[in-house]
Amino acid sequence: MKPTADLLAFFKGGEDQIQAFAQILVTKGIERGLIGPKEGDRIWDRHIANCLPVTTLIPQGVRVVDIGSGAGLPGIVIALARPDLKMTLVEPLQRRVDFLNEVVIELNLPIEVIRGRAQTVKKQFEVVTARAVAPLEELIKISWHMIPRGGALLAIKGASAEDELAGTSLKKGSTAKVHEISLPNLPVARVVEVRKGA
Ligand SMILES: C[S@@+](CC[C@H](N)C(=O)[O-])C[C@H]1O[C@@H](n2cnc3c(N)ncnc32)[C@H](O)[C@@H]1O
Repeated sequence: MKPTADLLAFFKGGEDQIQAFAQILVTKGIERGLIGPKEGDRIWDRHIANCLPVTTLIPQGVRVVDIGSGAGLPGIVIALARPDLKMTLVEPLQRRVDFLNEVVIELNLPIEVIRGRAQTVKKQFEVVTARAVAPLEELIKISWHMIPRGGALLAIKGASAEDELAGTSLKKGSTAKVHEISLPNLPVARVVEVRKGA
């Protein structure tokens, strides 16, 4: 499957790299079981497109960590769409870490890859992202120590984002909201922002 011009327009200067990443996902990613065999045809519209709306919520030049990055979603996509960011990927499973390191080398990306669970990471990042890693309350628990005051967790969620947020206990002093983001010719996406009080 080929990307639409609208999708490629999010990767100004990085068009070749995002296409190379998509190609790696549908070849090595599927061969190694990191992406389901049926996902090959949907890599652009279902996966890469789903990782883009969150980029509109991230301030310029900040440190971002993507926890549970798996095959690099959304972390690699964010890094390619927003080369101004300092991106780190956190992933506990060695074979996924090996894949991420290969992608980083092959595409020559300035991305740090940390093997481990989010709970064990000692650094801080203004923004934590996550997609399909855990329920919101669990995401807050495992990432809160990484977020400085004023920083935020941005969790890419589906249609039930509002319900999930309503059923989540927030940490004292934090605020949360659901962003419904409509980018040109992309499906509406929902991102839950949980911000640590300044
Ligand atoms: C369903 S996959 C989603 C991968 C990717 N984010 C995506 O959207 O395709 C969940 C990932 O979270 C990772 N994971 C699970 N628990 C974690 C934790 N405590 N800290 C960091 N990553 C974790 C798993 O190893 C796995 O790669």
